[in-house]
Amino acid sequence: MEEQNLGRILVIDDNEDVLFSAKMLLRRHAKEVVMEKNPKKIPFLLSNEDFDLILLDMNFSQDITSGQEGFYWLKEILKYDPSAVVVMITAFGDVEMAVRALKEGATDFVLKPWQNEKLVATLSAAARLRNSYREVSQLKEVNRTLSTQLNTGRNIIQGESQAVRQLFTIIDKVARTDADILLLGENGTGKEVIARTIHERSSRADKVFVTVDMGAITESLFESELFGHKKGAFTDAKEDRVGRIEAANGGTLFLDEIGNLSPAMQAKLLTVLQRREVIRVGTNRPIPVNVRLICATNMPLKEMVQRGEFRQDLLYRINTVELHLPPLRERLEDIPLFADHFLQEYALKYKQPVKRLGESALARLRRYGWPGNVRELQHALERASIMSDNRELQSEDFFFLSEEGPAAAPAVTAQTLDLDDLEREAVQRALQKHDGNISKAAKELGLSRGALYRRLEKYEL
Ligand SMILES: Nc1ncnc2c1ncn2[C@@H]1O[C@H](COP(=O)(O)OP(=O)(O)OP(=O)(O)O)[C@@H](O)[C@H]1O
Repeated sequence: MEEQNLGRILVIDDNEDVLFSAKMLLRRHAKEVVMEKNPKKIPFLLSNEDFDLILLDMNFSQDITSGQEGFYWLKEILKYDPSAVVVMITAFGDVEMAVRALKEGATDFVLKPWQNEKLVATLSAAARLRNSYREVSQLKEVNRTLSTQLNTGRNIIQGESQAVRQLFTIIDKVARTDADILLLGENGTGKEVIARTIHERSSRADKVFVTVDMGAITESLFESELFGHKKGAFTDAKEDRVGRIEAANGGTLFLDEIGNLSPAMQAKLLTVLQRREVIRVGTNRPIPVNVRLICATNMPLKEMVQRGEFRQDLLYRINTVELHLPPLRERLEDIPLFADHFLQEYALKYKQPVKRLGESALARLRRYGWPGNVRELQHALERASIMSDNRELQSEDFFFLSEEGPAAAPAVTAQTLDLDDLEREAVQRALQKHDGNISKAAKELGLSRGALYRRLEKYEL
């Protein structure tokens, strides 16, 4: 340990000679050394100053051998600061007493008379421990702050429709339990928003919420992403890495697009969920994890089980509580609420006065089928906010690729009202319009890139 690295040290001993020699030795290694003969001053000293290390005598003169007074003050110090690093000084080499002090929370002990080098080495080790305590508590603090920042600021619209009122009654009931939840619903119905809301309403709210998009994880990276790895476990493993499941420890783990897992990935995930422990790639030490699991998918998992595409045991493991998010077309009465919310958001974003929906616009939005659900509504409102110069948005401020209402493009509406056909048509037209650019087409459709890819696969486009 370099000079001065021991920080601020408090030495408590009723023997002046001991205090003196401690001071002579330690001042070369510490920022400051505070000496105190009278242990009764400990509460006062601790409440006024912050010490990195405390060197505490075990045997004060009234009570030479039993160490009782030393134990008493050790407890008082730890009551005051449970992470205090206390090194006991004992004159009698009484190992039993020293061991008891360690059990009661002392970090180490030294025998009197001490060897200077040994005392400095003991204190250096104790100081390192103190630093790692501090780091851990700082990291916890940062983690708490980041989690609350990440978890707030996303206002959720509950809605007043019958379809969601029931949903939120159940959410309120289950959020506080640790029950695993499966969210089912089409793209853009708000599964991630609901997962975050459940986390925020749970006892884990001040802990982390970790999302993993299973649709975006390749087979080869699955284990390393989810379970972590040890440096050197494979060519690209340049350093130790904590997996997402371990990172979610204490908090909520949100596994999105769970229906996209291959059979091999399903088997690995099931093992982890059953054992509630992960083994980092390249190690064989299981690490226990305590997570609340929320999974989501837009795929029909039960049918997939019947077709042998999804493991039944995995489905049972994740669906303790199953919540169905209604598509927007089944909660059209919530459109004005969503519209107010998003229009306010876009007024802020684009620094404009808040726009509102005129009657013709509202009627049109209510007639539309919303294959992209709330996400599509959000994008439609954003587009209209940007394009229109009027405070009141009208029907013609909205343009839908797959509209089945009167304002629809004739190619689509004249022929079909089947949602799959409409969707296929919309996807084709968006791709044409953007010359096959997936990102732009996805944005236009109000879909994520992953969701658009899945549709391209579904419709074999
Ligand atoms: N109840 C809601 N309140 C406010 N915003 C919402 C609500 N539901 C959805 N949204 C908005 O709609 C968009 C899509 O929501 P989200 O990503 O949660 O849907 P999802 O069902 O997880 O979609 P996907 O299946 O495509 O991943 C987000 O931008 C979100 O902010």
